[in-house]
Amino acid sequence: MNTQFSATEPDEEIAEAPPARRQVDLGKIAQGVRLILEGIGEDPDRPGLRRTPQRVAEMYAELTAGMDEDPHEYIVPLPGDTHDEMVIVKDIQIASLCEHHLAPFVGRCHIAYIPKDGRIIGLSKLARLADAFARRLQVQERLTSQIADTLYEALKPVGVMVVIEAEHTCMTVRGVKKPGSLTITSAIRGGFRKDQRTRAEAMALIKGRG
Ligand SMILES: Nc1nc2c(ncn2[C@@H]2O[C@H](COP(=O)(O)OP(=O)(O)OP(=O)(O)O)[C@@H](O)[C@H]2O)c(=O)[nH]1
Ligand SMILES: [Zn+2]
Repeated sequence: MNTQFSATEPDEEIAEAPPARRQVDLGKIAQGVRLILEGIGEDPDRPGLRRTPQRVAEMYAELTAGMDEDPHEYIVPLPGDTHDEMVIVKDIQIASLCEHHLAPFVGRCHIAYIPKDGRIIGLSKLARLADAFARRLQVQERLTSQIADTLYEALKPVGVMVVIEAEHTCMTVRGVKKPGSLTITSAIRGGFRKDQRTRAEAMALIKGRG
């Protein structure tokens, strides 16, 4: 992984890191998982658990695969096609990992933008952008801002709005144990900030009342 950061907080470096020249050390993760199994009083060598460290290592590699992507690569305007009014892709399923507990949080991401000078991108790229930032160790607020900032900076649209609704398993199955609680975060950039009516229109479309 790239470690060229100096001005950021150490705990921001992981999620902010540009695409990876990282090497996932599956063996190291597996060793750790074996220790966890021993720590909870299990026998890591019993048949049902024998492959668990390896499986969990592969799972963490998969759940952090966004670290290997450069989300900016997805923000390339479609040649020849133009549109000047609001575009929304809603209900993008996301799965991320809470960086405090390494517990999954899962939910839906909604992305709205208003193109400038007709510049639009492929719809699937919005979902790829969300995934690239979700598949890292995250907090939901940062995930939301990173998606909005990257789209706003790279496409230079009139405005961007990102809303994420997610359930954090660190809150539902452990700790405070509040099943069904939903965390909703938003990040609003550019024209959506100034224009309350457009923001309300986007929100209504996201909620399905458009
Ligand atoms: N703001 C924010 N907090 C989060 C997110 N994911 C997890 N957390 C919170 O991070 C906090 C970590 O708090 P700590 O007190 O250090 O950890 P803890 O003792 O396990 O806390 P409890 O979860 O209350 O048992 C908890 O309040 C979590 O709910 C997130 O995406 N955003
Ligand atoms: Zn957590």
